[in-house]
Amino acid sequence: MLSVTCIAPVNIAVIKYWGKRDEDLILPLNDSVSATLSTDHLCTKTTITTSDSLTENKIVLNGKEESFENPRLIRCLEEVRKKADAANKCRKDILKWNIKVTTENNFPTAAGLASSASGYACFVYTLACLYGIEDQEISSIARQGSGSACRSLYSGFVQWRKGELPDGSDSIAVQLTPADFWPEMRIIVLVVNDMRKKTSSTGGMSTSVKTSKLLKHRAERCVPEHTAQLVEALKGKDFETFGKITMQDSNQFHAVCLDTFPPCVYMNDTSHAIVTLVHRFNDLKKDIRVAYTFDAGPNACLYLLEKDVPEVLATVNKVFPNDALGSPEYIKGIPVEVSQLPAADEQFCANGQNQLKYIINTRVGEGPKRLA
Ligand SMILES: Nc1ncnc2c1ncn2[C@@H]1O[C@H](COP(=O)(O)OP(=O)(O)OP(=O)(O)O)[C@@H](O)[C@H]1O
Ligand SMILES: C[C@@](O)(CCOP(=O)(O)OP(=O)(O)O)CC(=O)O
Repeated sequence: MLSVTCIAPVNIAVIKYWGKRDEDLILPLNDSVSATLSTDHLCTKTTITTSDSLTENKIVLNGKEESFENPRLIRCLEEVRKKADAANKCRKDILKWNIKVTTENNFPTAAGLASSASGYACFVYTLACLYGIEDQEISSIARQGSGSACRSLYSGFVQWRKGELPDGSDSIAVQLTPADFWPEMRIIVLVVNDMRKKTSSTGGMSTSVKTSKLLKHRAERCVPEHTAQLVEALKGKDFETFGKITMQDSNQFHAVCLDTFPPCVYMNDTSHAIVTLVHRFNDLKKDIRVAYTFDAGPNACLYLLEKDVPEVLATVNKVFPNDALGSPEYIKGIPVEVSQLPAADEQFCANGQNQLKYIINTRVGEGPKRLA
């Protein structure tokens, strides 16, 4: 019997992936860029056991057995085995044994917090460790579990290059900067709703490709421009440009969602109140100090620098007062002393009680890791 346990991170895109040119191989219409978030606060943990006595493949997700008859899981398993077979790093008979997967996310699953990204990255990385090929290029395999999963295989800021080849072998993730390149960078996740979302990313983007003319223009013209500007801003640690492109790209992605027929509405009134808060805060500072981005759900991810965290959190707490403020369960992640936060500017006023479920205060982090 062999058993391996690994953890893998979540990633949050600043240039969004939305739309496939090949649904089967999960090949995107455009490049995307994300930050890998610290596994200290958000991660998937997966154990894979293999033995010749297992009579079938099994997967237990968050304590509940799920069907292994999932084409994405099966494809990832087959592709890792194919690569391991070619690399000759593992006994051939072991590659034929069934596997048992036990996996847990320490954050809500299928709620628009990128669980499919950390989940499939962890699945593929753990399998690669089991078969001795973790040092090889495996992002093109994780991509076939969930597109965004390919970016979770690297630390720091990561680009998923869309590639050109029909077989998808050049549609891979590459690291843009290591995790400690911009150590002051922080990510604050404002969780508005952690329930399972109604329209999955897979379904939503498929309808967008079929019906949105804006998506075509975005993929061909806007994303290449956004990506080039964002990569330059990252290299030069130019937060103002980084923040502006991040917000514009998120807004354009949600504009494509509304241009989809029938429309995909992911942001809600609280999300829009967060957008207003961020623009007011930046106006007050006469500078871009904080940027929002929204995935396929109402939750906001704020990118900002460490020096601005106290004032931004104070403003968030003023606009979104919460009965749980002060409890460690409300602001998770990097500890914050709520009583030490400065007073928010007087122009901000309360938007409504308990509109946020909780907040995660985190940073850019490392890629997947094998646990001892
Ligand atoms: N730990 C895991 N191991 C294997 N598969 C997982 C794991 N976690 C999530 N998944 C798969 O990902 C699916 C959820 O993906 P979905 O894209 O709907 O939500 P999300 O990733 O949380 O949101 P988004 O992609 O919009 O950020 C789950 O139903 C499951 O099939
Ligand atoms: C809005 C997004 O989070 C969409 C993520 O979509 P998925 O990677 O979950 O979709 P599939 O490839 O169909 O599994 C943007 C992003 O992460 O780039």
